[in-house]
Amino acid sequence: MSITARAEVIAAPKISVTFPGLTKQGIPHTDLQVQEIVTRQSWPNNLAKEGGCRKPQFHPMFLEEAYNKCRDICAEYAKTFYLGTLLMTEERQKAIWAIYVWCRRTDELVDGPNADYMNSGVLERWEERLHDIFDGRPYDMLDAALSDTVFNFPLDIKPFRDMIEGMRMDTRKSRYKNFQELYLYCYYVAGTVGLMSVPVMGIAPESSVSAHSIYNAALYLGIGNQLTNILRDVGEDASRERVYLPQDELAQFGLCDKDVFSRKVTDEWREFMKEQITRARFYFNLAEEGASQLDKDSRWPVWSSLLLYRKILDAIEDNDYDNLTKRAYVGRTKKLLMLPLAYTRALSKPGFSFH
Ligand SMILES: CC(C)=CCC/C(C)=C/CC/C(C)=C/CC/C(C)=C/[C@@H]1[C@@H](COP(=O)(O)OP(=O)(O)O)[C@]1(C)CC/C=C(\C)CC/C=C(\C)CCC=C(C)C
Ligand SMILES: Nc1ncnc2c1ncn2[C@@H]1O[C@H](COP(=O)(O)OP(=O)(O)OP(=O)(O)O)[C@@H](O)[C@H]1O
Ligand SMILES: [Mn+2]
Repeated sequence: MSITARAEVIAAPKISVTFPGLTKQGIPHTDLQVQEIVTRQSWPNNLAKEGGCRKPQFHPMFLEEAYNKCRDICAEYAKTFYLGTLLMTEERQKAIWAIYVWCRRTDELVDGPNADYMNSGVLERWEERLHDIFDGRPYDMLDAALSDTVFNFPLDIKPFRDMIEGMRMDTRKSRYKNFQELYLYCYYVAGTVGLMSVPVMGIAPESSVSAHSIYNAALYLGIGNQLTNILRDVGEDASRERVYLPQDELAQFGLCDKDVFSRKVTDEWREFMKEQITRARFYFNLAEEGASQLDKDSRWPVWSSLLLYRKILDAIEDNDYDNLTKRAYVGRTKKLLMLPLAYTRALSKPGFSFH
């Protein structure tokens, strides 16, 4: 059965929305883009090389220092994820650290301490720098690590540009009319991470499913993570006057922004949250199938990310759906127990259940 067909079966949404990216009624833009990227990945070279650029020749010690800096940032911001990367081959872990740092810096432009200085010029300049990275002309040391990475792996610039587009969207918009709008935002800021990661993590040689479906699964893991991140942070985002929830679905449960800002956990809120959690789990389930298709050395960090983020949904339930005054947290013990489980999952061979 194809992943698309299965998604339609599972969806049976109580909320009357489609799951874009999977169906023609959705956002074909996103799906087309996956198609385009997969096609490019199958070329022997990436776009930068095709444009005639040669691999930049950095001094090996400079590169080592650049990657070490990326490693340190990754270890500081995402400890568990960093542990997961340690099981990857050296080339892959360096590449993932460099991508992580670029994503983190992009996110910090809008979320970080200098966010007050954010304007369209800042993002334009950041995008120019991105092109320079892909052309082998990095601006600083952290950019140099990514520049080296894009010449070592068949990375496409499109998901990187799309992430910047997501930051633009975030600066312009603080409400989402429906799930379709929210899905696009989630694709931009997190689905893109999945698309960036697959060429580095590699597909298992024994996998017989299409590359297209694996890229889709990676995109869905990003969507699941971002939806979870949003549900965990509703209260925190409300303090910044932001509501990353579909307005039409709030209304279906008799809710509106005022209820979010009042921070009262009512039965309506609980019912609404149950539906949102179901949807996030739906995307995690889709991603699971792809995680087993990755190269065996890359599966552990992916399973860790999937299981950790999924646990945050359980923690929201354990808080009786109070994500307005509390931040769902997965305790250290639970988190550590999850690592061997992720490892066991990572040992499972690619299945042949979808194409
Ligand atoms: C192996 C692995 C997990 C690789 C991904 C590493 C990577 C490059 C991560 C970058 C993450 C990042 C900094 C993104 C910027 C935008 C952002 C902040 C998105 C949110 C991440 C959570 O971060 P955090 O909780 O720290 O955010 P705040 O503190 O609230 O700012 C997101 C929720 C997105 C995370 C999305 C992913 C990690 C995508 C995972 C998908 C894959 C790795 C593909 C796996 C492949 C298959 C086939 C399933
Ligand atoms: N125990 C947790 N409960 C809820 N969310 C978490 C937890 N641990 C991490 N996260 C979220 O997942 C993201 C990445 O996870 P990771 O475990 O790699 O980071 P971390 O450095 O271990 O996080 P933390 O410093 O919060 O323990 C974090 O940035 C955070 O937003
Ligand atoms: Mn953020």
